Amino acid sequence: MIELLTPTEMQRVDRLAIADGSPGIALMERAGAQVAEAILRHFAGARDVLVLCGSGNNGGDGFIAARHLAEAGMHVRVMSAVAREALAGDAALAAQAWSAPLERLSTDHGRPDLIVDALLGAGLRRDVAGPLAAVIDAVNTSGSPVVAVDLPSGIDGATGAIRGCAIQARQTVTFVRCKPGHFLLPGRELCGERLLFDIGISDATVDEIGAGTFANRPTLWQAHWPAIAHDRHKYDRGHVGVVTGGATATGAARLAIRGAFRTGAGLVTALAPAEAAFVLAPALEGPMLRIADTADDLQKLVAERKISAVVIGPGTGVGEGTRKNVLGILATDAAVVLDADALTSFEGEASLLLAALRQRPRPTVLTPHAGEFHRLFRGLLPDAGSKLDLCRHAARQANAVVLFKGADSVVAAPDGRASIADNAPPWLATAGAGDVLTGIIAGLLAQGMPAFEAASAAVWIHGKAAADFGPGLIAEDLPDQLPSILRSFVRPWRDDDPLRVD
Ligand SMILES: NC(=O)C1=CN([C@@H]2O[C@H](COP(=O)(O)OP(=O)(O)OC[C@H]3O[C@@H](n4cnc5c(N)ncnc54)[C@H](OP(=O)(O)O)[C@@H]3O)[C@@H](O)[C@H]2O)[C@@H](O)CC1
Ligand SMILES: Nc1ncnc2c1ncn2[C@@H]1O[C@H](COP(=O)(O)OP(=O)(O)O)[C@@H](O)[C@H]1O
Ligand SMILES: [K+]
Repeated sequence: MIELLTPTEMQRVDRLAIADGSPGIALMERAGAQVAEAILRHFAGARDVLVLCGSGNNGGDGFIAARHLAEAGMHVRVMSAVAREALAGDAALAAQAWSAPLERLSTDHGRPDLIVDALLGAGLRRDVAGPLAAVIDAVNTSGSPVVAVDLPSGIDGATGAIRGCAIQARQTVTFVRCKPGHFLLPGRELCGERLLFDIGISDATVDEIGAGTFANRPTLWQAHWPAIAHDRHKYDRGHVGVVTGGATATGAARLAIRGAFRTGAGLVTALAPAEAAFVLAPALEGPMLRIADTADDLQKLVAERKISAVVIGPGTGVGEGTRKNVLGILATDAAVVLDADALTSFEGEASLLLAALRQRPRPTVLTPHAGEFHRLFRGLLPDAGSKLDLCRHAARQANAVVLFKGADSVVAAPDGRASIADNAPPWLATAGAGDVLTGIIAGLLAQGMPAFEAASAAVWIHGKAAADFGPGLIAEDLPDQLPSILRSFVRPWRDDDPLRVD
């Protein structure tokens, strides 16, 4: 259940299910019944319930839920955006089964124990304005908790954007698969708690759509987790090289080094300018140190030391030196992670970077935060678009996996696949957290994990590490959280131990 379906894809799934013999009204009956079930479970103490129904099928779900709630003994009022005669199709059938009067939609809600928002769902087509916007404002200021059907009204299911104005829900009940708008901000925040229900549409029907957007969950990438065989030596577990800054700027690279080492790379080497050597040497124990003052030095070290993945950018400085080093590293056979200064150094000269990336056959991951993303891709992408759309465009343009960081980190691959994460707690936004992330990605790339899966896995693990640690986290804490998380992905290696006593 990890695919995320846009409203358009969801409509195609609905049509396929209907063509396969599940009538639309049967799907709507199940959807409305699930909404009522969720309310009876989570808001069991509610007595007065107000159901707001729109003019389409989202409203249809609302009529069905209203009937079940009334049958369960709640006092239910229904307000409808249109008169019964103006309803069509399945929504009209659903309204027929609600025999009590329909009130006209208004802002005069009183103070019910619960409001059910069935105004707009997947059919939102334009910005909400006028009387409907007034109703949404009244709901948001009423103080009553809101359960939204499918999506909080006003949230675009494809992008998570607020179209004019939107409902702030306590809980959102959705069906079949979540939508990108449930994961992307601000939509995710307005959903409140998200509940996903089956309404009898099979996985095979969803598979027919060939969705390319996924919730970032271990099931997305676990099958690609690097195996550790008994007979492996450290070189088989990959060698990560991290390019460092000068004497006063080595902290970021050290965070990346620790992230890579903890993720399971067999060797990690700091690739440092000579001036940083005496600062770095006492700060490294397991990781090694090699001096590289030029792009040539870096290229030679990557080849001689059999470095399988390189991180460049954290703390390396913005300018010509970093630009040359990046282009040098991109010409090697190593997998590459470009972050921070490695991206900003190409501001206004993105075509140089893109040209090098397009002819590169090896895995590359770019990890911009919003500022870096817009600086690098300014003028190269459509002016408008969701974080998901922009990230996909960027990955295609760059022929690289792009990780667009933030509270709703998106990873996109040049082939169109994308993942969206929702597990990062707000306290992960702390200086140096992104540096650790680059190390985790490189650690996985070095062990042979494909780039899209490695970047998605790293994002999820990074978010989980921060959530497990809790508030008060600083970037230095993240690497030490990794072992307990990684344990669940590493395949058992002592199953055949004949001396084991359980
Ligand atoms: N299909 C199925 O089998 C199943 C579907 N299910 C349910 O159906 C929902 C999708 O239903 P839907 O496609 O009818 O769209 P919906 O969200 O009700 O909105 C359309 C109406 O809103 C109106 N409208 C649009 N924008 C507006 C605006 N800004 N401001 C004001 N009005 C606006 C638009 O008016 P129009 O543009 O035509 O003027 C039209 O009347 C889905 O979310 C799920 O809950 C479940 O029952 C499971 C089975
Ligand atoms: N509001 C937020 N909630 C959760 N995670 C966030 C939030 N803002 C940023 N992050 C995450 O925090 C990390 C910050 O990385 P970055 O911006 O590169 O910082 P730095 O360069 O200091 O390491 C990224 O992994 C990003 O996804
Ligand atoms: K809704």
